[in-house]
Formats: sequence, C-alpha cells, structure tokens
Amino acid sequence: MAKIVFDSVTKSFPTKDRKNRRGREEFTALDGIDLEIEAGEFVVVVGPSGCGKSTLLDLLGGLTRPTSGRILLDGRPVTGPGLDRGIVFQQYALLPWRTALGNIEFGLEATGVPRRERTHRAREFLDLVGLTGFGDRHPHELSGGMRQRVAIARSLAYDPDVLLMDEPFAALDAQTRESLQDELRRIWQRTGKTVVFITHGIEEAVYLGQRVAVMTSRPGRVKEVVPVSLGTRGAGATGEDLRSSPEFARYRHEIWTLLHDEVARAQQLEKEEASV
Ligand SMILES: Nc1ncnc2c1ncn2[C@@H]1O[C@H](COP(=O)(O)OP(=O)(O)OP(=O)(O)O)[C@@H](O)[C@H]1O
Repeated sequence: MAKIVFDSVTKSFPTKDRKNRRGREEFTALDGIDLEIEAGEFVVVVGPSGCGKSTLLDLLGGLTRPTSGRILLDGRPVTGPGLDRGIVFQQYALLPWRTALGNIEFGLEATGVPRRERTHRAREFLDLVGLTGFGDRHPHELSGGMRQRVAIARSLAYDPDVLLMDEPFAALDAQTRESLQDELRRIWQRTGKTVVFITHGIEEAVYLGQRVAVMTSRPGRVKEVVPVSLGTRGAGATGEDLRSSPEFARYRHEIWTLLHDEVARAQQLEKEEASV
C-alpha cells in the first residue's frame, strides 16, 4: 500500500457569506481529492491561489480533519499531528530567543531524546543543511535563507518519515531559492524521506518533483499528475544545466498549459466575489 493515500477527501468550511446565509451553506475548499504517494517519493503540488493547497497539507499534517473521505498514512487514518510528519512553512516559525542550535534541539525535546544526545543530533542536522559554525546565532542574526535552513533542520532532526513543505522558499530571493532547492534535493536523496511540497512556482515544481500534481481552481481537485523524468539529472549536471535543458522546458510548458485555464478561472471567481 502507498505511504500516503488521499481517498475521496473533501474539506468544507462554514461560510459567513451573505449569499449563503439562508440554508446551511458551506464553502468547499477541496472536493474529492484522490492521490497516492509512495514511500520516499518527492511529490509537488501546484495550483492557482486559493485552490486548497495549504488545506491539503494541513489535512495531511493532522492540523484539521476532512469533512468526508479519508487520509491514510501507512494504512492508518490521520487523526492529528504526529512526530512521523515534519512541517516547514513559508514563514520560518523559529523561536527568536533561541539560537539556531537551540531551535533544532527544540524539535527533539518532545521526543524524549536525552539532552546531550539532542545537542549532538542538532549539530549533525546543522551540518546537513550547510550551517556548520552558525549554531550560536539567533534567528535575527541569520539571513532569510539561513533561517529556512534552520527550519528544515529542525523538522528533520526528530526523523519524521514525511516532510510537508508549504511554499518554504517563496519568501526568498531567486538565487537563495535555487540553492535551497539543490540542498533539499540533496537532503532528500540522502535521507530517503517522503516529501510533499507545495509551490506556486512551475519551475520549482519541475526541478524538485518526481511527480507534479496540478490542482484545479476552487474547489480544488487533482486535475492531473505529471511524472517528471529529467534524464539530464545525471552525475555532474548542475541546476543550470537542468533548467536550461529542452526536456525541462517541455515539462514547464506542459504544467503551464494545465495551470493556465485554472488560474484564469480562479481570477474570474475572485472578480465575481469582489463585485457581490
Ligand atoms: N479555516 C478556514 N475557514 C474558512 N475558509 C478557509 C479556511 N482555511 C482556508 N479557507 C479557504 O479555503 C480556500 C483554500 O485555501 P488554501 O489556503 O488552502 O488555498 P491555497 O491554494 O493554499 O492558497 P494560496 O496559494 O493563496 O496560499 C480559500 O478560499 C480559503 O479562503
């Protein structure tokens, strides 16, 4: 059985809309999501703004429950958050009063790892994300990219099977973003984690994903899942080689085409709502 299964998952929220005040109308954010993710896979989810990407990740993180359908992790329904899933958000969510090392250790405190072992393990993960020597810095003394590295290290330190990432690089400048994409691929290859990664960026999706799930505009459904196989990913290929290859351009175009109508529809919906 797949590591993660979304089985006809629907998520609705109660609405305060004037239009819907009569009956018990609800706002449907996700409608019948079916998606299976294998252990060790890197799956990227793209979709227009407001199509329910974060909601999908929150459900998998156990931060919220589906209205109908099931989400299975290792065959068992997700009923709440757990240490088997690490979450990295767009905003760093680091504790400002703790050092980089202290923030990574924080993730280990809940797991009952003894203090000395915690420090040792935190250093290991600080090294893994390329921050050797920065352990004593506080978040305000680190750049945005470094803070996000700390957030990734913190999520990895307690060794979750699954890493859930909600636009983790969206707030970074282009060069930092690209170098963190490389780091993340390297870490994924080394650790074998299952990664579910959300982004607005088509290039980011093609670069990172083994499969890219394209969602429809609201209510979010999975429109198509595109397997990405970049032959040029072989030994010695740089990020630049990959991004400028014809096959990369082909995938980018395929996903762009799938998204194009959905983005137009999402924008139309927004306009209609603004004029009510
Ligand atoms: N707790 C909530 N209560 C009511 N509506 C919500 C709630 N959470 C999300 N929504 C609505 O559900 C829809 C999907 O939201 P979500 O944040 O999952 O979309 P998204 O695809 O991640 O958007 P973006 O790309 O802009 O971050 C949005 O219209 C949002 O306003």
